[in-house]
Amino acid sequence: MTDDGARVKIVSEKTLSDGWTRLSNYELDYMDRNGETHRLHREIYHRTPAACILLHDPKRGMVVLVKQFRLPAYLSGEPGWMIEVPAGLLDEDHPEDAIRREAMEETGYRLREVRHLFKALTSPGSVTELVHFFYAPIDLADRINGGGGLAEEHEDIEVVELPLDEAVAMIESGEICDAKTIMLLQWAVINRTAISG
Ligand SMILES: Nc1nc2c(ncn2[C@@H]2O[C@H](COP(=O)(O)OP(=O)(O)O[C@H]3O[C@H](CO)[C@@H](O)[C@H](O)[C@@H]3O)[C@@H](O)[C@H]2O)c(=O)[nH]1
Ligand SMILES: [Mg+2]
Repeated sequence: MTDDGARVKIVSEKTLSDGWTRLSNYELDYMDRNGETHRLHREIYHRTPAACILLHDPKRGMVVLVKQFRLPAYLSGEPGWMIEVPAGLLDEDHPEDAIRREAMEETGYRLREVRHLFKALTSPGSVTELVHFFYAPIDLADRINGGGGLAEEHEDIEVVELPLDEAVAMIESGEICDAKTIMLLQWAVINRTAISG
């Protein structure tokens, strides 16, 4: 088996920006598949891990999504207000604890059973962000407040409840274009029989 560690030697790291996200310029010596070593330069954004969740009411066939302004989407020429699954940064917490907290803050739902599905690197060429994906069956009665996000963070989050099929159709129409949301909605379609009430 190849020792991947032996093929990569970090030579230097220079911080280019250290604001909300640290941006570094790395120099590394990388040995290619032919055994030749090359000096590479890579700019890397050091994002912290995150979690996201599909809240699904099996009895009503509904999913609970959130709508909020995303500046990067707006700058890329897409509509700035994006419809997404609830999500948030782990803030040093265990992924399941973090997603229970975020789901409550953003949607007002208190979660009972929570299932870890998989994890994914969202942009592995330039960003270290690792996102944990979860599923939780919910019931209307589990909603104990209006959600909406944290006032002190100026989060302005609208809760959007939709039939699963309508949400899936919104991927095709382009109204839902957030990658983690598309992945969880497609997971629900693939696993429809197992999760339906
Ligand atoms: N982007 C950004 N956000 C900032 C900044 N400063 C403060 N924030 C605030 O940091 C908070 C992050 O909220 P969370 O709910 O914890 O995270 P999230 O933004 O929903 O993150 C999720 O979605 C992202 C976009 O898809 C994902 O990148 C991320 O991994 C996660 O899944 C938001 O209130 C945001 O306004 C800044 O300089 N830049
Ligand atoms: Mg969030």
